[in-house]
Amino acid sequence: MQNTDKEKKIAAKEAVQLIKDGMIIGIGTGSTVNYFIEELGKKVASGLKVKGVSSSTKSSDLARSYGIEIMDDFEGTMDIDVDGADQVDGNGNLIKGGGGALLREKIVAFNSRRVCIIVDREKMAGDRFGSFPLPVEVTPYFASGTIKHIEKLGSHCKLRQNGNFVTDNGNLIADCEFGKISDPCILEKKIKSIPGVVEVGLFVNMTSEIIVGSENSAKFIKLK
Ligand SMILES: O=C(CO)[C@H](O)[C@H](O)COP(=O)(O)O
Repeated sequence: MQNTDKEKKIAAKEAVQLIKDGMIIGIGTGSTVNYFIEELGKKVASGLKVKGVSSSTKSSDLARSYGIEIMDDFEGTMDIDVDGADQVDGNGNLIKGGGGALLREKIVAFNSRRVCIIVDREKMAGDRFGSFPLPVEVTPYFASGTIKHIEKLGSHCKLRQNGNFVTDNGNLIADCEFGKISDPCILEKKIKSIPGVVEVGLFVNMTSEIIVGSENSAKFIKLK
């Protein structure tokens, strides 16, 4: 197992300790969350009663394969959302969408009382925040035109897999290189104001806590 995988697994195991009987859990997407689902599945097999709302068909399928009940819709607020991230800045803001699930991930996070982000150390980007190309979900209709407007904000964008990557919502992902992002709040608003943009992979002020896995332990960073 590679070091980063080991760190992801350690962070995921710590997050499972936060899950209590009767909770409704938001479940993110990605390789770190897959470890979380696996660990949660073990607890469910030994009697823990929880329900989940998942951010992708991949996570739903995996969760169900471990016997975790997944709801497609839910009127209330989830107790906790557990998700990964592509990069984290010094204030806990995130770049997400490397797996293409950013729209549902943002809906799940927005509807959760607590957002717990599980990452390996490499994701803690600090001043490098933005070196991971920012994923933006765009409608297939007029995608090239939409991208031109995102580029006017100072980026270079490429449609993921030349436009062959289709999200669970039937949209496309533009991966946009902005370089260093120092004001994610303003950038998120500017990109979101472009018609054709469905959602932006910047998660600003949404994180409650970050669990960073390292060699043999996990570090908790509490934000709210
Ligand atoms: O935003 C995401 C998916 O849309 C993931 O959380 C992000 O890409 C991190 O993935 P991984 O845990 O595989 O490193």
